[in-house]
Amino acid sequence: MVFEKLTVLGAGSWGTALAQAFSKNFSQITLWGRDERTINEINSIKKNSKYLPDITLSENIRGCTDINEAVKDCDILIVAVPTQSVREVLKKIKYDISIPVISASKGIEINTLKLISDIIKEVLGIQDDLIFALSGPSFAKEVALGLPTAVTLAGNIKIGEKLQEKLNTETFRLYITEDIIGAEIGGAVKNVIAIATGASDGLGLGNNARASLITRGLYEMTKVAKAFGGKPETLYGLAGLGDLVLTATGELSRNRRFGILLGKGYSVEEALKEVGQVVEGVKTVEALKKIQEKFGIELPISEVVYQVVYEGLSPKEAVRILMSRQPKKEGF
Ligand SMILES: NC(=O)c1ccc[n+]([C@@H]2O[C@H](COP(=O)([O-])OP(=O)(O)OC[C@H]3O[C@@H](n4cnc5c(N)ncnc54)[C@H](O)[C@@H]3O)[C@@H](O)[C@H]2O)c1
Ligand SMILES: O=P(O)(O)OC[C@H](O)CO
Repeated sequence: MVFEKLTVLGAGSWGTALAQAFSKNFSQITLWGRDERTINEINSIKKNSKYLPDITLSENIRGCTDINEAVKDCDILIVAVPTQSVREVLKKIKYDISIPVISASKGIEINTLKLISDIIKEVLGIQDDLIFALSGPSFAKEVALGLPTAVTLAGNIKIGEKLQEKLNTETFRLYITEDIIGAEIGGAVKNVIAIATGASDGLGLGNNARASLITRGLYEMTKVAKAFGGKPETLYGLAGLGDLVLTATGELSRNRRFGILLGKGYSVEEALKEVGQVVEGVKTVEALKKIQEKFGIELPISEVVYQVVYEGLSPKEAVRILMSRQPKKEGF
């Protein structure tokens, strides 16, 4: 396999940051986006001012609004659009794809409870060993600025090692695992826990509360991964604990910021408007509500986040509910 041309689907914060991060390793990078203004700006002045205003993009990044032109001759395809749009975007592709496809999005499809790797397989019909997930603690802005970042690349090890060799840079380091389910569940569920820690901080509940939510949140992530057939140990790595710590505590997180605003008394609509970018946890928590029922598992933090976001429960009351649950043994 020769990897010369990379295409990234999604010209928001993450797709643009990944294109920039990998730009030294490829002769050509195509960044597909649906918004003509953004793509024109990328092509004319090498800027994406809406999503990454501080970054000047590399010369070899070419914006494109025609998805079929964008994927036509590429050797690696990265998917970085919001999760609930992945199916709709991939369906636009008319060509047969038989190259590695890497999901960089984080979430679970609400209607089907499918992971992005499942959607890629279903829509593009490609073989399992060409499907990968890239997940881990990685704020787009820091990646685009070239600050040191380590992530998980999950999928077939043999092909994964070739991708790892091609994609590693001096500032972006990939670790491989075979557990694509664990990696995808980690990246999806941590967003919901970050909303919870944000709300706790917005309410001013302190450091103890935040640490407890992170730890019990990790337990919930592990439960969901197990239910889907993932390995618990993946959740203790970059795609689990690593990303959870980052998102639940880092000021750049949209999910955490959304939670903080809820804690401060903003409505869901006001908080979403204020953040102004995708807040994946808002959708993922809807999937988690269904997952609790489908698999008969209890996810208390996700449950109260669901009730706050969709049923008007106040964050303060959510805390009371969590603290007054039946006494429990601690355990993973
Ligand atoms: N930003 C980060 O730091 C980061 C890091 C890792 C993973 N991710 C994940 O990457 C995914 C994308 O997030 P983002 O940060 O780029 O979001 P964003 O809000 O910055 O940008 C979203 C982009 O998706 C486009 N989009 C929305 N709906 C679309 C549709 N139906 N068809 C085509 N394009 C559509 C928008 O035009 C925009 O360009 C999410 O799953 C997110 O969790 C983000
Ligand atoms: O800004 P967030 O909350 O979507 O988090 C971005 C990344 O997933 C962090 O790894």
